[in-house]
Amino acid sequence: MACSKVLIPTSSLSGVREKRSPLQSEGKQRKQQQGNLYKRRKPITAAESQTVVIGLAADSGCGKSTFMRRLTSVFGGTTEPPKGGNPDSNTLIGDTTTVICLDDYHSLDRFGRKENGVTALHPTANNFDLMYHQLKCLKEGIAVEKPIYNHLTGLIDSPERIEPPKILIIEGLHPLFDPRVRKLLDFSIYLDISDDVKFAWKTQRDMEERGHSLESIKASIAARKVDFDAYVDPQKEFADAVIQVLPTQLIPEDNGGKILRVRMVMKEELQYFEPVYLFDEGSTIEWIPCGRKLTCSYPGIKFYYGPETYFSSEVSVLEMDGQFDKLEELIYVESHLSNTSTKFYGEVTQQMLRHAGFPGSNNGTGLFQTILGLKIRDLYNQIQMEKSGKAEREMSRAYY
Ligand SMILES: Nc1ncnc2c1ncn2[C@@H]1O[C@H](COP(=O)(O)OP(=O)(O)OP(=O)(O)O)[C@@H](O)[C@H]1O
Ligand SMILES: O=C(CO)[C@H](O)[C@H](O)COP(=O)(O)O
Repeated sequence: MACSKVLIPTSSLSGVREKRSPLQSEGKQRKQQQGNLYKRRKPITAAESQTVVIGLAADSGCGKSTFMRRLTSVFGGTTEPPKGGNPDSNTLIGDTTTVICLDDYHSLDRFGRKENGVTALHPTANNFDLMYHQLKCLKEGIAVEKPIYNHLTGLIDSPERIEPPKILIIEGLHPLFDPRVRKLLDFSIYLDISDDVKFAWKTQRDMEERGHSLESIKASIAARKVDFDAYVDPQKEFADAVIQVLPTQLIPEDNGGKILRVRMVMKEELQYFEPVYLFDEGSTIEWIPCGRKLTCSYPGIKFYYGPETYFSSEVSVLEMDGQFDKLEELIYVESHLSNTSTKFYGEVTQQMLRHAGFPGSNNGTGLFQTILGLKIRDLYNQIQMEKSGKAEREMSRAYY
């Protein structure tokens, strides 16, 4: 398992302050400056160059790609498959982010799985040792040669080179399955889509876009269910944030998957993440914002916020049931939310309007995905600030 070492140019250390005694003579100062310059050329250590790693877990067809588009757009620019590489690559590269799909760590290809009678969700169909080793390399600033699972052919293609990015996002079925991989994550998200909604999304996509029959979609969901319950669903316990997507409670007995009740479960006491709150932190609040400032048609919109326990963790939950009629009026809701990690007033609304055409833009799925994108940007900035403070301290120790 070869990795090639990547050295981070020392120019990234610009801004290091130099301490100088007022009693030093000019000659001494010059000598010391030359010495400092020499020291500054030393490559920074692996710990300082560490990539921030984010995990996004969900079953197939549960909105990971849509979430990725919202998340990566927070960092600006576009993301594209590696230039000149395999056209069937699952990787997306931007200036700040690289998204890799954990399907690339399938150890059994489509034919191998059929022969062995296992689904792609089963651990025996995945190479967790390689996943761990390569993610560890990337986190430490070392490039890797990652395999590619080709969804068109069902085969494992020859590997592609992945350079360590500033932010690495690993998305797929199992980012939280292996405890060694979990430890490498700086933040993790689980998309928990209820069976009814998953069925509605999957049938819409697979029938309209892929020409599958209703029967074959039902059979595929049923065939995966046992392994989903055993190996994918339990990961939500370990996630720092969970987005739960449920049928609405505003219309009794509705399970059509059109109007959604979406809950964002946010762990308390994380080092770089402060949960978003509505009105008053720690209180329990129900809010119907419909009226003069927010247009709502039937069945309306209802928010809930409050503390809860999720598995054995203390969490805050923000919930939205219903959908927006006029997306620009979201600013009214945004102005009642705090800790959203925006850089300016109205940034959540701006982001939502920018991607108004993405699925879920008129409901809590889009809203909470957007907020988590902004929170991840903030987490990244906090980690950078801490690292540059540490590097500065190490530098000044090296001078004296
Ligand atoms: N928030 C949403 N609201 C409504 N539909 C959605 C939402 N998110 C995703 N969908 C629909 O679900 C389908 C799957 O979405 P997406 O491709 O983002 O999922 P995925 O997890 O990346 O799937 P896969 O792993 O199979 O590639 C799409 O057809 C999309 O329109
Ligand atoms: O659960 C999945 C994650 O995307 C896929 O079904 C799995 O990767 C196998 O892919 P394919 O069905 O193309 O062989």
